[in-house]
Amino acid sequence: TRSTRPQRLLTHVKQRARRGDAQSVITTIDDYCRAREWAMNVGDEKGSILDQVVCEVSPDVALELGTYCGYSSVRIARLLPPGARLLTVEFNHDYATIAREVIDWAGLQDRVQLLEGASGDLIPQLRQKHGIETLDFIFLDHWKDRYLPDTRLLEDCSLLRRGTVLLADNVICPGTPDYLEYVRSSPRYQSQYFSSHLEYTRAEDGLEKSVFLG
Ligand SMILES: CNc1ncnc2c1ncn2[C@@H]1O[C@H](/C=C/CNC(=O)c2cc(-c3ccc(F)cc3)cc(O)c2O)[C@H](F)[C@H]1O
Ligand SMILES: [Mg+2]
Repeated sequence: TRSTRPQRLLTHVKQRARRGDAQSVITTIDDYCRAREWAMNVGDEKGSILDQVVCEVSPDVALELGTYCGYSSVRIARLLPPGARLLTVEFNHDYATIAREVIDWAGLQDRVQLLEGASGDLIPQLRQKHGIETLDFIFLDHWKDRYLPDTRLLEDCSLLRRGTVLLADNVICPGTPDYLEYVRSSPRYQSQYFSSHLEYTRAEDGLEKSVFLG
């Protein structure tokens, strides 16, 4: 049977990126997705905004919802301080398998813990099963209609603390209207929009950064 797009992306990474070199994995994926096959990675333009926010927050504990092929896991993990860790959640087994290999190829397996399962099931387990007290940084990039319910779940599980930063991809395209309305109108968040473009295209998209005020 024909290979899948993520499988072809992983093959390309193994053929073209230097093992242990996270930047070469990032560049290889971006070049492939721009030139050969589009894929829903956060990409280079929005990725550099993600980089800026991660550097600014310098999280000890980061959570990513929606690993897909691991592109943003690599972007985030390469910037983490020693001893810090990224937990990334993915419920599609085939994507999780590809992502583990991409993360390993980038040499970041010691900083990234890929949790295979649904965010709605895993978020309530973070404290007692994964020893998480509170989260410093969350990157939302999974199904767009799940950003709001999962944010509410993170609140209800007391996983947010004053200053926790949530960064949401695709708030314009495909769009996350209910989430945007919530974080922009709630007194418990201070939100800021970063205008950019949909990965590898000229279409408008952007990231919403929301700081939990406690
Ligand atoms: C619901 N709970 C989940 N738990 C664990 N893993 C999950 C969960 N939900 C999804 N996943 C996992 O997270 C990923 C889902 C990513 C979804 N992303 C997008 O749809 C998305 C779409 C576009 C896009 C824009 C324009 C256009 F013309 C076509 C596409 C651009 C983007 O940057 C995106 O991120 C993965 F696939 C799924 O298994
Ligand atoms: Mg996205």
